[in-house]
Amino acid sequence: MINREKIEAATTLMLEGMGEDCNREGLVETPKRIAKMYEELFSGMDKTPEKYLSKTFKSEGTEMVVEKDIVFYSMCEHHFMPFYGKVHIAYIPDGKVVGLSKLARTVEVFARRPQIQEQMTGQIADALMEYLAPKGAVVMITAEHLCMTMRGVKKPGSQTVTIARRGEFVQDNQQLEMFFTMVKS
Ligand SMILES: Nc1nc2c(ncn2[C@@H]2O[C@H](COP(=O)(O)OP(=O)(O)OP(=O)(O)O)[C@@H](O)[C@H]2O)c(=O)[nH]1
Ligand SMILES: [Zn+2]
Repeated sequence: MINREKIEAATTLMLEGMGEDCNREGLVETPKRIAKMYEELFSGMDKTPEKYLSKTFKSEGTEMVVEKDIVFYSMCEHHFMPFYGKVHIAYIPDGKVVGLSKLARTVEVFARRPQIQEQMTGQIADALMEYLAPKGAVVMITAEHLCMTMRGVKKPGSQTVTIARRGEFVQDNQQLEMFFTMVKS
């Protein structure tokens, strides 16, 4: 649970550290705004995917479900700068499927935390395996990290691509190729 008072106090201290006048009009409410915003940006910290992935529906005969281009915004835990992009998810159902919106909600659970991209990719794949028990799952994320583009090495346009395969996707290159084709289409 986010402690708004602590975030407000820390923001005031940071502004003072920057040499700002915390009492000037534009900044008076900034600590409060940032605390409120952090509550939203890190709302995944007190959520688990169980809530979204434990309700399933019986379904036979589908080879693969792909939910692609799920836009996300997360915060890099190293610099506290945004990274954002798209998540592509596929799974091979084993007799049950999940509501489509729940895949995007699962992305939100893990994106709305201090994160690194690799961990987020694996967490989504592991959650699918745990709650949906499919024959296989794969998660691919493409993202831009502002800590790479706006500061530091400053490489605008650079994209980080991560992938996590589980179950049949580990051995079966044909399934993986099908996933890549569907993501590209
Ligand atoms: N693996 C991984 N690294 C990340 C992610 N987000 C940011 N980073 C990296 O975290 C690293 C932190 O490196 P440090 O050397 O501790 O920090 P720094 O001196 O600010 O590094 P620079 O960004 O190179 O200026 C940087 O290389 C970032 O590019 C992520 O999602 N995954
Ligand atoms: Zn960073």
